[in-house]
Amino acid sequence: MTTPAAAVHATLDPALQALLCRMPKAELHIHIEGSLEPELIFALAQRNGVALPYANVEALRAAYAFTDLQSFLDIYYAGASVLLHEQDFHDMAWAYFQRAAADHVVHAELFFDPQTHTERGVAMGTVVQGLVSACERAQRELGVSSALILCFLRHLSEEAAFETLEAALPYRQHFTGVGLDSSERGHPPEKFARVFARCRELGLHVVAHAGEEGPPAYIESALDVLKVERIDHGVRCVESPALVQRLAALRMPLTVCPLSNVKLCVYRTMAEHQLPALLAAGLCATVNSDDPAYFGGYINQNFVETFAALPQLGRDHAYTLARNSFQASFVPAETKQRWVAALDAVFAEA
Ligand code: HPA
Ligand SMILES: [Zn+2]
Repeated sequence: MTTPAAAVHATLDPALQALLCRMPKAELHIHIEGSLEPELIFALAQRNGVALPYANVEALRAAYAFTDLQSFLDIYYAGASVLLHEQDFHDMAWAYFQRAAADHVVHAELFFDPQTHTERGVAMGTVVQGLVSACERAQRELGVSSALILCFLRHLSEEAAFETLEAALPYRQHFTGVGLDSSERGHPPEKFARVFARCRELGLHVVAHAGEEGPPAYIESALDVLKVERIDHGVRCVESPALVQRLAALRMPLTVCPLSNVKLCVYRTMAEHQLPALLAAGLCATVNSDDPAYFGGYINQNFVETFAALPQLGRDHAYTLARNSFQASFVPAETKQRWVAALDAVFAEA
């Protein structure tokens, strides 16, 4: 295992940094394919005889200079091409869980993108069973609980999403909800109105990426048309004060990913990130890693770099963000209460 914990930050108060790292938290926005580190990509490429268009780990890492979401997605899908067998999916997720446990993540809700794999001829069961066995191992060996959220790729058709749902139904008990990811601009939530309606009928939780690169109107249609229970990213809501008010009144969770936003040029610098404004408006914001292998760090790195760049964020915000992560998770109320009590205990002694 390499670099599981956040690097010590030179300018952040050490006591606050220690608290951010040690506090129990849930991660609600992590694309498991985005946790595939370059070293593992190369190891799996070799194991599976897959040719990569990069000479070595360093050359691959050097390509991680993104200008927008699409420039990232092109490389992210190329990286996922090394995943062929159940063991590959297991190894990828297990590596993530070890890092998450080191960051005091007690619960993670993992996005996975089956179409990225089924389009290459990998069976749905291979993907799901590989991930499920890693989730079970994480509970057993690390005490980390988890759930899977199947994401539809929004640049593909509604028909393809329906086919994916159909292929996934034999594994219905293994995923708790569905999401919507990939290229946002030009692919508004309403494109998937019918497939999300079907998913709701099936009793699945529903979430969607909206307002990362797309306009506030996409957040509104995710709420009104898809009837989502969380908005992934959602940071562009700040452009519409009425929408901010609505999200606050609903206590609609936003799964914010600060390092991702900077790496994909949603913000020029972390100091410009709107997390403080979201919290000040009373929104149920959470901090998450999105695609940690590509964006420069896991969840604690996100907390540390965000708090270091935004000195108006302090101990109370840390507590609120961790509590929000539990409240926004898809687990029974008693479990949330137990986690919040553990969080309270950490803050009481810090
Ligand atoms: O940040 C993201 N946005 C949209 N789609 C994605 N798929 C992986 N990461 C992302
Ligand atoms: Zn995402």
